[in-house]
Amino acid sequence: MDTNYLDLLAEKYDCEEKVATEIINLEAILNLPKGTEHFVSDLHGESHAFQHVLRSGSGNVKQKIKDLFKDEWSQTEVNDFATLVYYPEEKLQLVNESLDQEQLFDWYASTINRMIKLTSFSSTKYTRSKVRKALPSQFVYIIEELLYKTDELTNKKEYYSKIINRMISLGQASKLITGLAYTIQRLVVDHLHVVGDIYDRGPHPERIMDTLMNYHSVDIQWGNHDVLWMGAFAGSKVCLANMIRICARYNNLDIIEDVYGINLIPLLNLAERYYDDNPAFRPKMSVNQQLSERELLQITKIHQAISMIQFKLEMPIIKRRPEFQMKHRLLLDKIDYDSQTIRFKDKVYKLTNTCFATVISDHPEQLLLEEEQVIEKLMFSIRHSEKLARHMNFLIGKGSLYLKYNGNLLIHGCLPLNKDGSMKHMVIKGKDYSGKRLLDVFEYYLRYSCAHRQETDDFATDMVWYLWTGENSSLFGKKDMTTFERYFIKDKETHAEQKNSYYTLREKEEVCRRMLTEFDLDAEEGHIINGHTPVEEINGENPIKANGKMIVIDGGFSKAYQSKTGIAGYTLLYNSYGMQLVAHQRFHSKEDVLKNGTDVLSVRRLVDHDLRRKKVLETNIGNNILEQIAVLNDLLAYKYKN
Ligand SMILES: O=P(O)(O)OC[C@H]1O[C@](O)(COP(=O)(O)O)[C@@H](O)[C@@H]1O
Ligand SMILES: [Mn+2]
Repeated sequence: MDTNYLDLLAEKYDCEEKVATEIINLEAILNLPKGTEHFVSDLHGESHAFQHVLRSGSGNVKQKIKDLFKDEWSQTEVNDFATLVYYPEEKLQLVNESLDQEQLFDWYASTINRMIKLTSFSSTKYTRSKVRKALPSQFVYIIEELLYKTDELTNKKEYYSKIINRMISLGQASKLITGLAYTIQRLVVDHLHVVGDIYDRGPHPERIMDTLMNYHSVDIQWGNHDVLWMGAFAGSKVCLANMIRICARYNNLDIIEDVYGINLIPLLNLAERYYDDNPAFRPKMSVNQQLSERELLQITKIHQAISMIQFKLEMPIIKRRPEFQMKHRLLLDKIDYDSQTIRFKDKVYKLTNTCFATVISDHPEQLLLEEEQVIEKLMFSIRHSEKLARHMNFLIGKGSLYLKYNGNLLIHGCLPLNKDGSMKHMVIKGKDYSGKRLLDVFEYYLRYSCAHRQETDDFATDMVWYLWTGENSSLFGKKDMTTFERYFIKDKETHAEQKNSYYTLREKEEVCRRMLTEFDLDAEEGHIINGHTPVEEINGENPIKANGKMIVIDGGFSKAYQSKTGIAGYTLLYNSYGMQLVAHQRFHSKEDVLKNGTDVLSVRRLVDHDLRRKKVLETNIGNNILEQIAVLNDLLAYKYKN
């Protein structure tokens, strides 16, 4: 061990007793049960449903309430109390309005007692110091007194009730209850994994990002939609065009304009000039969204303008990057603009709903000067959006393309495979990559591009677009993205997006074991956790595959996909006893939960059950602690024992 390092450490641990105390502390933590991990994926901007899943710990809060009070309480009382823990501010408001002063004081007293009991019950897996960090800081001293009661039956009984009564009479009760509710939420889940796709389709990805940024412990495995936004942030014009196209398609342009402050006026002016109404480009809307005729027309025009810019921008990239092998995706030059047909896969198709007013038929990839200016201005806005930078930097910092965590492999899309189950290869800059190494090189370019945002047409930036749409991308996992066909060709056959063999082969245990081994994980113990493809439970598809080795948790948080899945999202919980998959029913609204006390019905399914409780020692954190202990032992020997 480097003695300079030990000398530095000795400044913090400046006597033998301090080192010994820390070693004992860390060793004790190793023997605590492993904390609960919570996995979510494919949130797609659905911030309300996500908030509910997070606040309820996918049913964990209610489970704790039931375990603790099951003999004393009715189901209604359980529901009522759970609602208070999920949404303390709103629930307190309702209680306040329904009780008189005296009733309210009684209610506060009993509720504080119950909250303290539940906090204590939820904190049994943690050290006191960790619990302290989870407590509302302004009340730490008082809550600790109440949590770690001594001598309650004899000398101190009155003392404890005095504390609570004074808190109430001093007008602090609701703040204390609110603080404890958030503490409980935090204690029931130790760590959150977001297995990709925070962005696109739904209305509030930014609220999800803000929530994640304030969350106590989280990591993110990027999804293809997240990477699209990162690509725009990193300077990719084609990613930027795609991102705006999707927002227009789902009537979410206010995310771009109001939330991230990107000026859409130049794009609107272009759109007004060249485009008209077009049924293929009207935005998809949920039932509660409403637009005036004028707004609808405006979005339809913007949608066309940005789509055409996107199609044009794809062409030079395909041409300058032969290793992407995407020549067959050069489409604008296969169009006969007089007859409005396209020669495509040896067939000629009639094009419908076309909007080619800005296309120069001999040079279809060429942007008009106005289009060029629009994209430049959009890029300028993106570069200067402080909020976008904050969110993207967080995504980059907390995220990765895949993650090995406590023996499991977390990955949004797939590991690209050939039909025979072997890993798909890709040659990048003359070198051959496959499997884990391919993903590592993808991640390298993505990070490079984000770190060099001023470079817009370099290899790394083009690679980010490839991750969104390329055949070998572990995030896309399909052969071609048929956006053009779905807008302009009627024949549905051309719309199909052929999935990588991974999606059939992942049903096989032996294939999953091989993939775990590829990532140096123990195939016996590990699982692969995927998002990305909505599990069609409605058609009998099982999210738990390959004898439990593969778990797919895209259950359709995205409203647009719920008719496909039949449910409203899966989440996964992994506590010290094993893994449980939770299937959520549709979340209507917070108001609904508050009014009716009814939670979203969620059904739990066992994935794995360990007879022996897993300890921190057997986790990633356990490994880190072991390393810290080794260093402290070195310090002890070097500084204090010779
Ligand atoms: O349903 P939409 O909005 O047309 O999007 C379809 C596109 O989204 C994708 O499915 C990718 O999004 P997902 O990661 O959510 O599957 C593409 O393969 C497809 O072209
Ligand atoms: Mn996805």
